[in-house]
Amino acid sequence: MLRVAVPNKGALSESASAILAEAGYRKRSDSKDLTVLDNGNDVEFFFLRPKDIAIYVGSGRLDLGITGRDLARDSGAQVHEQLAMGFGSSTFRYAAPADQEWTVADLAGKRVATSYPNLVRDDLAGRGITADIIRLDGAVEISIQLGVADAIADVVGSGRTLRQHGLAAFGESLCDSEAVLISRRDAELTKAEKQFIARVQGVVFGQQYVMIDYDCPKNLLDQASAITPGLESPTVAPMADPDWVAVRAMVPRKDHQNLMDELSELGAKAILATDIRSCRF
Ligand SMILES: Nc1ncnc2c1ncn2[C@@H]1O[C@H](COP(=O)(O)OP(=O)(O)OP(=O)(O)O)[C@@H](O)[C@H]1O
Ligand SMILES: O=P(O)(O)OC[C@H]1O[C@H](OP(=O)(O)OP(=O)(O)O)[C@H](O)[C@@H]1O
Ligand SMILES: [Mg+2]
Repeated sequence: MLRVAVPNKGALSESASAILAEAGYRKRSDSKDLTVLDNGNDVEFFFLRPKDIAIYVGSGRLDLGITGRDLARDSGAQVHEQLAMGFGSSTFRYAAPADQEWTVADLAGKRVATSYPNLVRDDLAGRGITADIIRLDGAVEISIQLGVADAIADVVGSGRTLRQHGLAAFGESLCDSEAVLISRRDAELTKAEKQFIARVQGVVFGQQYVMIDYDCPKNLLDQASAITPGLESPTVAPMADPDWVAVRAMVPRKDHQNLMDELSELGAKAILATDIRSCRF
């Protein structure tokens, strides 16, 4: 039976569970459950702290897991990223009080609070900077005003938490993160693991595209196909009126409203966009 780790709470938990449900796997009935046995798919899910997931997968105790790229990197576990899942994106930044200009070099000899000590240690070591790393479990943005640190290194989503505490990010991102599906590094994937990854990938890719259908005057088909080239090429079907064709193509979700405007301006009619729930390429 395949053993898969899923975040039990926090920023990644809800979307991870929603994707697995869409991929046809059994949901947990209670948010306190730590395991779910999905006999129909021969998978057991383990609901764990996102920070711990790479450790379980890297040690080979669990086969696959969903966690944040930043958490996986900080853990130092021997894991390989099989799939970027398109949610939970964040950057990992140094920050300090906004009333002063900081550069990364200014961190030398300072106290830097973080919940990701290995990520920070590696980054500073790579720059030849020695600083005192203060390891905290969370709410790191408050540590400067409480006097335990001079600067911080933390996850930035919207940037709201930094602003609320009068902090400004500086230096480049140490890690551009999102939720990732991981396996053990250097382990060859089993058939069951490959199938699980393909199913999850089918949902993730499906969410990144929409299907566009429209009616197109035959003489405009080349121009319309250039707007919606599809993955291979658009599907073109005859219509009862010999001067028109029905066209169908997948387009990136983020572009689809613009593309619909372009098709409309060109002269296409009955332009429809529909969600893709799952796919295999
Ligand atoms: N806006 C955000 N705020 C916090 N984490 C985010 C955000 N967006 C994405 N993430 C990602 O979520 C993951 C952190 O998850 P979570 O906050 O659940 O863990 P944690 O902070 O270790 O746990 P806890 O908050 O329960 O102590 C990281 O990969 C982080 O990059
Ligand atoms: O840029 P923002 O959108 O404001 O989000 C970033 C904040 O969210 C996370 O905290 P979380 O809620 O996980 O609490 P924690 O600090 O206790 O981990 C992260 O550690 C930052 O504090
Ligand atoms: Mg957190």
